[in-house]
Amino acid sequence: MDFVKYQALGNDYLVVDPRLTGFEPTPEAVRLLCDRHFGVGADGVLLGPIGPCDPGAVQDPVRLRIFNSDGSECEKSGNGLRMFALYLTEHYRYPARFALRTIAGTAPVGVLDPIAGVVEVGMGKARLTAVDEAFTAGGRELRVTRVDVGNPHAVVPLAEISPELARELGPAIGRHPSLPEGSNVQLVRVLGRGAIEIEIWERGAGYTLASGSSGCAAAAAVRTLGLVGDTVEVRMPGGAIEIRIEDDEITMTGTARPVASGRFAPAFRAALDGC
Ligand SMILES: N[C@H](CCC[C@H](N)C(=O)O)C(=O)O
Repeated sequence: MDFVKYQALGNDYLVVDPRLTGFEPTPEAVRLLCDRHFGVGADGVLLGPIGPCDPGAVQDPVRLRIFNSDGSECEKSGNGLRMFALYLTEHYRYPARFALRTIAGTAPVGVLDPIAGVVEVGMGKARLTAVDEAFTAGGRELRVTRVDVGNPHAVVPLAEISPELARELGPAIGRHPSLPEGSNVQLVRVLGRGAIEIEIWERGAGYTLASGSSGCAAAAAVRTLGLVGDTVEVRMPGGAIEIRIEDDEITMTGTARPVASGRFAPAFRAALDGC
């Protein structure tokens, strides 16, 4: 087995396990793997477990690396953490509670229902780097709240949101020269004190149907703006996650599902190795 494909509310990742597949994650190889026409197809790659992985030592976080479909490496992915948690319970017999480690740090995970794929992740604290700041992008005057939840996000509350607007404003904000690291972008419509709807443009992957870290960032931003309470249902085109914020600590709960596992054809494997 060379890869397992998972999806979390329509945000899809390939788990590539270094213990099974000697895959070198060059940007070109990740791009080819994620290409929906010339490769397997995904929004990103979860490479792991890297290093120690022992279900008898759950106090040791299991390390993984996360790549976007454009080949860039990112610090964190909320959906990716849920998918990788399921991978460890399904393929390494991990128990319900353990911890994962990415560039952004350690995240406790809880597989609440392995059959339905319900996973809870401690996403840490949101760091607000700009609150309700005037921002001009795509020829529009916007109000943007920037949030770091381990990776960077720019949250834009609007009265009306749509996939088209996310595809238009996403790159204009996310690749703005004032944000040299780039940013994930969320357009947010507040539905009430306990629910928001978001459209997402991901740094390194473009428009996606769902994003866990985006949901956390959007909920934290509108909570700081006083528009929602501590528990928020975040509705995305691919489905909803629940965000709870207690003492500034964010907990995300949502589903993820395995889709398929497979082998690379020898010629495709050779192309990956040649990247
Ligand atoms: N799909 C991911 C977001 C990946 C973040 C990535 N696009 C970045 O460059 O930070 C999630 O569920 O959180």
